[in-house]
Amino acid sequence: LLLIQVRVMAQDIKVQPSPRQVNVTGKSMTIPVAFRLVGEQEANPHAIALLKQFLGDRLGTEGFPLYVGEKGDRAVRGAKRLIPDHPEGYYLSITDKAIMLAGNDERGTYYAVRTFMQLFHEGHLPFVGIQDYPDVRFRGVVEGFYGTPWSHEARLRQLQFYGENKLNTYIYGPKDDPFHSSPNWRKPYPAKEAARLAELVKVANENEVDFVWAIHPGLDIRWETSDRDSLMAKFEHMYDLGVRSFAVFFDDISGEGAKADRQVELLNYIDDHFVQVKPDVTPLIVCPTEYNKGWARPESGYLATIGEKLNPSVEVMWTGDRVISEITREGVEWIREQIKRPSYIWWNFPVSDYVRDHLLLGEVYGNGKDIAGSISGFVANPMEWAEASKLAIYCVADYTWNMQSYDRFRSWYRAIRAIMPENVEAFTVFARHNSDLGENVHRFRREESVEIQPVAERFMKGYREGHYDERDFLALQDEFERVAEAADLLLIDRENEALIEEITPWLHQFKILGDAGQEALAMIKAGERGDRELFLRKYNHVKALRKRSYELERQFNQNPYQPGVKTGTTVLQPLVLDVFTEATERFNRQNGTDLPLLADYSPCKLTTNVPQLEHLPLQVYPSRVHLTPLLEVVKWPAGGYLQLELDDAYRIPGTRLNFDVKGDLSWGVMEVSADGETWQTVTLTRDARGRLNGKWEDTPVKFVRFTNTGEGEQQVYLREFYVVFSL
Ligand SMILES: CCCCCN1[C@H](CO)[C@@H](O)[C@@H](O)[C@@H]1CC(=O)NC
Repeated sequence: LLLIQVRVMAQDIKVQPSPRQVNVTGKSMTIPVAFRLVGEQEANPHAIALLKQFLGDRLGTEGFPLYVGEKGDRAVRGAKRLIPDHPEGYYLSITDKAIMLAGNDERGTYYAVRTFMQLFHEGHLPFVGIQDYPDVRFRGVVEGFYGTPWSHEARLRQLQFYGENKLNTYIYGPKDDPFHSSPNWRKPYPAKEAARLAELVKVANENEVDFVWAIHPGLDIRWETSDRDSLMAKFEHMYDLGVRSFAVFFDDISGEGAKADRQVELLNYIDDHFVQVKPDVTPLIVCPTEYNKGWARPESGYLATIGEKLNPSVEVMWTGDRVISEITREGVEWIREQIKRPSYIWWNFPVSDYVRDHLLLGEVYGNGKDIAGSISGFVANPMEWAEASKLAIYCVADYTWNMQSYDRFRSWYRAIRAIMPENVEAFTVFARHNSDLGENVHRFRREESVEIQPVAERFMKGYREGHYDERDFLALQDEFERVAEAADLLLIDRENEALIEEITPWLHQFKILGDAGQEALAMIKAGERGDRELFLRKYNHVKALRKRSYELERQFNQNPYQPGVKTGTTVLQPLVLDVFTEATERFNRQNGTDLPLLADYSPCKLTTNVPQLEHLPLQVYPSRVHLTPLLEVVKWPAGGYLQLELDDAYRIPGTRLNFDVKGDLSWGVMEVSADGETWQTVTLTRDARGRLNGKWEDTPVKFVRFTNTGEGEQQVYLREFYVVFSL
């Protein structure tokens, strides 16, 4: 006799993503010691396998009845009317008589099992009826970023994660895989890579995920049958590896490959002769060349051609109003008109291949909750950091399954708990201050440090005016302590070592930020007490921390685009510098000292008397220091100079400037010096692209300057000015 204890319990049905319709009774039962499985022969084998794995030897031929199957299967005959008539929908019921997991289709049954697994709560199962189905047909991730492709192990973990969170699509399209893109898209994968892809397909199937293999032929495709045959042969090769879902990406290309009618002809051919003739291949997906509204040219007729001539069964991807943008109802309705079908969203978040020194761990927000009717798919393009991307991916799973119930903060918080259950608080602090992108070419920004931002702003204003609120001071001190604590707790965390390995450089930077913040605040107190010795200790400590921070930037995450490691760049980092500068200026005034203010350690200092260049940010790379190019015309007065002072004398190989002026620069002179006293003129030679390169014999250089030695003002474009200070 199975002892079933019925209890009334608080209804904390924690199911992710949030189910559409949940009828709770308030009652529950202790978990039966044995379950009698009914329907094994007909039900989705992956659903059965998952149940067996989860229930282990409690699942057998005796015990509490557990009915599993798809609509029409004998085992779930009684639920026929209750199963939602939607792809991947399911009906789940738990009563004191039986449990039923009934899918509208095979995947629905699998999702019913996933939900069932989440209902086990502290040894009890709630009596509940759930009818559920997803808002968006295709939901998941497109590995489509520039940079180091994800590892095989990372991909396997991703597929497992998608199964757990009801995501059904993974599109394989790493830009830097030479067999996905040029030059080897025509060639089959070598045996080792082929075997790995076959394994990914197998694990994807087990997790009810469509493994979509994408090809990116546009950089060098020729519109001839030979290349068409090469592409078909490659798709056959991938089909033999088990791939049943295919995509063709025509993004980020120009020239021949970008022609709409040629693309459409090829895509329709693939659809007619491959996708439609194979018994088990999902709809073809294309990423168009004009893939966002900002790039769409009505006069090109590109989208019109897609809309009118591309087979209706082909899915068309879209990133929104811009390359990186929030997806709005208005935006998806506009594109739907153009392509004559719902768009398949390629959402460029949390991709960070244009801000590689930043981690994007913030909430998923800004997309409409009313767009489901106009889209067929929604896949997120992630960071090269696979584990760190899970935060956003989890929230996308929540959002695309049930948009109306999506809550950006609750979802984000549950994502943190799902990913770092043993260090929720520390990871929340870390993620809270690593979410904005900083200035970037796409002008896409995200909120960061939202809670502490008003405190920081109010405190700095008060401090500058000479009266700050002690409670604000203490709140900031507490936040910086939490930052330092979080960094140390996460650095020794072992629950997700792959994640910690990815974010370790940022954790070191975060620790420095936490320490520097506390010490900068301590400078204020020491200054107020007139304790010179203590002030100088704190001052020197902050400067040391800033130098360590800079060295860390030159050591980790070195890439040719945005090398280095940025953290807390929107609120906390600027606050540390502001406090340091203000406290030091006060100390200098009170004590007649001239302690340098420059806490933001940098290997290079810019001095100039050209007004437009005074606050020009320097871009420091491992071996070069760049001036940020200016878009507007620079008025360079007679006698105007621009000087870069390096932190040490280097045997620098050279310098380059490009003022975009056609004639020679007879009005100006480039000079270098090791000590700022004796200067040596540099001859500038113009290269093929009109840039002026300075070379000199091998002497150590600490200063480089350019001066307008002519009579009058010159007008130039500052396209490029950099100093190479080590090879
Ligand atoms: C010149 C703009 C390139 C835009 C590239 N976007 C992403 C953001 O950086 C990058 O990951 C790349 O894969 C992707 C292309 C894209 O958005 N395709 C629909």
